[in-house]
Amino acid sequence: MITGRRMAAVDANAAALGVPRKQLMESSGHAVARAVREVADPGSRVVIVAGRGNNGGDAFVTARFLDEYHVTTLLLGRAETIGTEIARENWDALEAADYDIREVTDSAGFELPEADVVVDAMLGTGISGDLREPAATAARAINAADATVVAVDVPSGFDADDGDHADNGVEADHVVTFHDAKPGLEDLEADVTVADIGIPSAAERFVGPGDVDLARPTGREGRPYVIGGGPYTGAPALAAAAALRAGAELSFVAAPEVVAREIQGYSEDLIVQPFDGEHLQPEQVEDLLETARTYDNVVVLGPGIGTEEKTLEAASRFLEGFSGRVVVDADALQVVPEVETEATLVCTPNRGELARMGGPDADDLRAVADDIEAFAADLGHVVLAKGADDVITDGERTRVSRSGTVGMKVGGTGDTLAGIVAALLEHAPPLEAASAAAQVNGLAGEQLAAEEGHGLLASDLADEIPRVLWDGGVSND
Ligand SMILES: NC(=O)C1=CN([C@@H]2O[C@H](COP(=O)(O)OP(=O)(O)OC[C@H]3O[C@@H](n4cnc5c(N)ncnc54)[C@H](O)[C@@H]3O)[C@@H](O)[C@H]2O)[C@H](O)CC1
Ligand SMILES: [K+]
Repeated sequence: MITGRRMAAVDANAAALGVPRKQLMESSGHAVARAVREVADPGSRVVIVAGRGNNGGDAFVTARFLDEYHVTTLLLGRAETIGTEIARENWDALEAADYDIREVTDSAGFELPEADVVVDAMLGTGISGDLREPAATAARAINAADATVVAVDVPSGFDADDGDHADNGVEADHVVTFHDAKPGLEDLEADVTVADIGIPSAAERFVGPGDVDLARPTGREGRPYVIGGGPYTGAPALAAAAALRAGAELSFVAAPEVVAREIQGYSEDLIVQPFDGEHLQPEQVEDLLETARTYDNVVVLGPGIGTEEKTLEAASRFLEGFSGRVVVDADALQVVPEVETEATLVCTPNRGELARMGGPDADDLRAVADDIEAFAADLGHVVLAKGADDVITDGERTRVSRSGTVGMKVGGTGDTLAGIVAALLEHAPPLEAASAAAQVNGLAGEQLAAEEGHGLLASDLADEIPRVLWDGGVSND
């Protein structure tokens, strides 16, 4: 089962792996042609009703595989308004090859030619809202026609993210959906075929540019609240700085007063709020909870807090009292298995921290990805296990991020990762935020290593993040 939103990421990942969308379109179109063959004999009249996106593009391919049929292809709009290059190329090929193609320029005049089979290729996963004209008129004509309706990917009007079908949507007899089932398709009257279109499973397993596309901030938002510092001062500053570089608007650090000035000294961009004492203690938890609840911050709990008994007790109390979103890192991780919390956690353990939490103890995390998945299922939270390859899992779905470089073993890269997760968690679901953050952190390290080899510093990593997040991670067609 896969949503339309995730499907867009998966085909971007496939393109990055060397399987371009046009190749996928060829496979999609051929799969639809096979479905037409199953419902109608050669010589039958097939009318394709195509939209201006890739859904239509798929059907322009279908036309080429039905030469023994009488195929008419209607485009809802003028050819120059076709929205994607690969759909346009397939339309142009039909024109050059003298296929029977027609542009429908006004919906009022829409006439559906006599057909034994109608191929519904108006809208697929690119839909937004109920059908607009001319698709609405066309859908009415298709539903009224005495023809077998074969829908491309989904019946036009069906939303592959939430399973809703528009009231004025197409009622299909058959649906040929691509790569994987879509939520809600099974509830429709139609019989559904899932067509394999040659997307490598790696496009789902490995984090790629499509995952970064899903979690990339569209604006400047989020005010992560880093609760850290104590024996260490660099970690909270690195996390807070990285959050800003990953799109946060403001970045706060709540730290013991004895190190607050030092942390502020690292960067004028951070807003450091001291609390009494030398370590995080239970008596500070109420105030921290009050602030975190008031501003609904994404919290980063743990960078540099140390392992004092009282500090770990305070970390537990905070999690017990909070129901928002928390990135738990470093020494705070060890309290998670015992704590009851309503908060949404993203845990970011390295190998040792994962083992200490009760997860598998292995150098190659990818080799024990299934065990990490089971551990996350048991823990009830997203786990981003950091290694040469990172394993990101919510206990059901598991992805591997292969980005990164050996130079990133330097201290502090986990702190920047925690900050990136916090910034992306502002507006992306936990698994998506964690997957994209792992990928972006690694790509930033690769970018840095190109200049600094194995000598890169975590403090330089943050500065690489914008280039990776806003252009390097862009899905390449
Ligand atoms: N995911 C894959 O592996 C592949 C998917 N393919 C096909 O691509 C479509 C998705 O194509 P996309 O260009 O993103 O959008 P659509 O063609 O579905 O629709 C966009 C088109 O429709 C217009 N539009 C949007 N909402 C409405 C509305 N409510 N009423 C009327 N018109 C609407 C919008 O303006 C655009 O013009 C996917 O379903 C597959 O069929 C690839 O070809 C192969 C790989
Ligand atoms: K469709």
